[in-house]
Amino acid sequence: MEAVTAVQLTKTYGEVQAVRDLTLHVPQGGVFGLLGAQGAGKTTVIRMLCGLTKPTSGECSVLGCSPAKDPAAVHAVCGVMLASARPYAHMTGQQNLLFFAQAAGMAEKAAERRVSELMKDLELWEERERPVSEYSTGMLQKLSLARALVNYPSVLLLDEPTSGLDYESAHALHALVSQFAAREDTTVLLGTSMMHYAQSICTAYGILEGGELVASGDFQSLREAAGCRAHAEFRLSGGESLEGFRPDETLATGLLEHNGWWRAELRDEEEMPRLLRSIVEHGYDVLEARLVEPTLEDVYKRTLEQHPGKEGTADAHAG
Ligand SMILES: Nc1ncnc2c1ncn2[C@@H]1O[C@H](COP(=O)(O)OP(=O)(O)OP(=O)(O)O)[C@@H](O)[C@H]1O
Repeated sequence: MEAVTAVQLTKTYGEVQAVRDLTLHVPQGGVFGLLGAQGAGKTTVIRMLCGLTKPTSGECSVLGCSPAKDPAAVHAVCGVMLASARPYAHMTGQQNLLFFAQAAGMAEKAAERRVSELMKDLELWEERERPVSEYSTGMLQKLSLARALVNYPSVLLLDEPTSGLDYESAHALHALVSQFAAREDTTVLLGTSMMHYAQSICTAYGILEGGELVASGDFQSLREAAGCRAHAEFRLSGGESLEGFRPDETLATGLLEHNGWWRAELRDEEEMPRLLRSIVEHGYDVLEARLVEPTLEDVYKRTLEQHPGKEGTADAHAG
């Protein structure tokens, strides 16, 4: 059974089509990145999956359970972390988690054990008796993740879990998500515009733009579909120029300079040694040479460029 399924899922708010005709199949296991810039429709998809918003048309399910028809069944198997969810500020972190664990139907002792375990793993243990109103943004995000994980969900839906966090904290939180997913055999659907973090933890992706799914698959298949090749980069001794150097057919594009590096797209990365040899044979002194593989952000941008009219909104973050 698939972890998440959507078939022709559509959500309209007045004139705005937040999600259009989305068909998505996420298998169990791994971390699926639902990528998109601001307003692409990620939150709306997640809200429909957890039953907070009803689709205008089409269907979706989580482990075969329909949030529209049987929200209780979805809540039993699914944990959700949404930016809009707020803990009770006057209660401590521990009290909040115990409250949500028991609201999810856990017995008192089991809830206590799970809350202690999560607070320790997420490094919130020292803060357990502080009221949540005193928590920092990072602590609140961890508490929110702990809440989503409290009843051992089989599927975890996360909407921009690191928004508002600095680089180190965001990196640490993504690493925790990845560890929990592997350790507890949880499938994660991560809605994000942070390509750098997504690339470090996701096993497959769906690219959402203007509410439509424009591509999906693992990194390699998205990269191939987008035609993203590796780049060769060279820095020459004494700041020498490679302008006009046209070796042979190894390059897909001309060499361009950026911050002292001469850069061009290779037709095939296996061409790198031949290109390097050719530059040296033409008498240039190569100080440094490197092969740069495309990142998820490169693939994402190229994918949007291939969908006319959509590239103007490709302002996702590198992380
Ligand atoms: N309750 C609502 N009423 C009206 N329009 C809405 C509502 N919720 C979302 N939208 C619109 O639907 C579109 C998709 O929004 P959504 O929040 O799903 O995008 P997102 O990819 O999650 O963006 P962000 O990263 O900014 O959260 C946007 O144009 C947004 O303005």
